[in-house]
Amino acid sequence: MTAPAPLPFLVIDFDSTFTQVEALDELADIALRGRPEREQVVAAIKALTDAGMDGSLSFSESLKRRVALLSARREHLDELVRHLRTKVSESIRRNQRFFHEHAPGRIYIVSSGFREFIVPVVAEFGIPAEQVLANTFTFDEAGNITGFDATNPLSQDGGKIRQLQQMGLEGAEVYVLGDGYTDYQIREAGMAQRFYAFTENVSRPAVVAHADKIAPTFDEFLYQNKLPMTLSYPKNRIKALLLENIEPTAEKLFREEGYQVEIVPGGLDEEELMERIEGVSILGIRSKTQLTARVLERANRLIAVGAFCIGTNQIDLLGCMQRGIVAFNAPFSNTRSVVELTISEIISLARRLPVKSEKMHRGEWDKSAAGAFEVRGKKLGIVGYGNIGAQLSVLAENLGMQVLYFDIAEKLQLGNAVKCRTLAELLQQADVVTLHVDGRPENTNLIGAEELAQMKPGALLINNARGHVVDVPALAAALRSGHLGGAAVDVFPYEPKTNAETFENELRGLPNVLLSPHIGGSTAEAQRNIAEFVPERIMQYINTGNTQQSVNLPNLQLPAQQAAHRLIHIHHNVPGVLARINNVLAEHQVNILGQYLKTNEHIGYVITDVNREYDQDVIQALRAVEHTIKFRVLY
Ligand SMILES: NC(=O)C1=CN([C@@H]2O[C@H](COP(=O)(O)OP(=O)(O)OC[C@H]3O[C@@H](n4cnc5c(N)ncnc54)[C@H](O)[C@@H]3O)[C@@H](O)[C@H]2O)C=CC1
Ligand SMILES: O=C(O)C(=O)COP(=O)(O)O
Repeated sequence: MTAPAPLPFLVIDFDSTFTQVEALDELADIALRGRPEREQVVAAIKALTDAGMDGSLSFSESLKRRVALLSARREHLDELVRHLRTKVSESIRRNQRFFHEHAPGRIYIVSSGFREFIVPVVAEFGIPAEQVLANTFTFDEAGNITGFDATNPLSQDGGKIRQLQQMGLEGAEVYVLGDGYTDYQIREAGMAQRFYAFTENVSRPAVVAHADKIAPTFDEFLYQNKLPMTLSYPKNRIKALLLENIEPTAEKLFREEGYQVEIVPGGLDEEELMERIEGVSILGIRSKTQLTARVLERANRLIAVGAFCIGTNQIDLLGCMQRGIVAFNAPFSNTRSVVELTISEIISLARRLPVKSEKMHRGEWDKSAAGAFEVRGKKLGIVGYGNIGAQLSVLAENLGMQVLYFDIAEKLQLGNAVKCRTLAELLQQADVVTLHVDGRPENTNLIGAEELAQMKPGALLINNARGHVVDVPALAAALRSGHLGGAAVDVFPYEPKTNAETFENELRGLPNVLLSPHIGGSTAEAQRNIAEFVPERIMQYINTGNTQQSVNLPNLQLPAQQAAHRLIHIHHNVPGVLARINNVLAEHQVNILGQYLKTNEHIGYVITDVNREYDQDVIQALRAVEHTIKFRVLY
């Protein structure tokens, strides 16, 4: 590799910066285990820590009072070290290699904590003991911690400044990274050129306000300074925009990953989305939001789209593909919910429940069997025998129905279900017709006046698929004329954008018609599954390049990345691109450890794992390969 930008001297704080926690709080927790006063003392220590950190109590006073409260012994320190090793800040742990390579002579820990626990924790990151400047405990003969070495400058107010003066780094470039006021004071005293407020674990407003720069993660620090890092891009720079009330687990998972998340409760129309999409790396939508070519033109940072539902007809999948934007959906997460809703509708319509219930609400007692029938032995016609259609087939047979199905693709016939060769064949026989096709444009008005006329008199129609699949005025006419006995409709060609908008549709007010506000997949179970499934796919794609289950990029399942840099390349599928990529690699003497390629008719997706030692020019050369759509490196 070409030499990285020279690293300034780096002074890092320990508590709440190098590790996620305040070590003295944790030590108190360990030392007081099983003692009734534990909670109270730990809380008092935490309050003193905060007061010392935000500057409201002098530091030496805070330290003195904390150590006095501790009641800790020498043997507690071993347990503390074991615990702190599991609490190293995520982004610091992630960049362990950077520390090993650059720590000697360059990276210092300057802390008002104690060498007894700091030295062993940072040693695992290649930071030598002599580069740890911190306090030391005093012990009595029985091994009790009695206090600290009061002659150490770090135990006193302004101690970090004095410590820096003693280090003799004058004239050198020094950067300080920390979460506390005392870290900022080093910069204020002119002992460092820059102070980075490290906010991964705690963000103290008084400290952030004084910072030259903010580092939400250590990756961000490295990125800003063009230093080698584990990720190709700091996660805190990845912004996710989640629309349409996606279940909160998704937000939680993305935040835990370190992304920024913005939430919009309802849907957005095209113009609104065009305004919001700039700078967004991950877009999360459900069935309503249209991700059109016009929106994509504005999507300057979009990496991934998550359809937090099954259908993906609302997304310009080809447009995404041609821009190298991956799309994922949750193909199985709400299947069962739609099936259960459909079963309930079949029985409800067969018993004319919508009519009966409405009358009862008006005070009318209409006890009669007219028009009501059992579903047992009746013919259910399933149009679209995919995941939902097939599962419905099994449950309906269990109810004693005879299942017929029609699908344009060849499908495994389940149980005693009978395949129809044409749609007409199904429509002519079924007592109940239920639609479970996908929302591809060709399915517009799949059921129109002509198809409705083919249905048996008194038959029922259910549409839980997509609104445009049924010609609504034709359906309304067939219901008004009495040709159909009833209908259940969950999806509509136009659906209100939010719950505040009124629902307008010709089907309103018609007898024996069940209308529901697109809730086929709206159950606690389904939404929770979706909110876990889709972020997982997106994060895997970002972190490893895995496109398994993507609905638009060639599906590539990858072995775990091992001791290699991974080059991820999306290109137009024209002859010769792979050869050109490999020529570039050969010209730069890059050693290929593994290469994986998959193409479709539009694009090629190639992943190359290479030896870590290579010339940085190769990256520029790969970006410049003709027909490249997107290129990124995972370190
Ligand atoms: N109401 C709601 O809340 C929900 C609605 N849906 C809708 O249900 C649809 C189906 O879901 P899955 O079964 O999971 O999808 P799937 O992709 O497994 O099944 C769709 C099936 O329809 C078939 N098909 C497409 N066009 C056809 C046509 N013209 N005639 C006959 N068969 C045709 C396909 O070959 C495929 O087998 C989704 O695409 C979505 O639009 C899905 C979940 C919830
Ligand atoms: O899963 C689907 O395709 C659905 O239609 C459900 O959509 P929703 O998430 O409720 O907007």
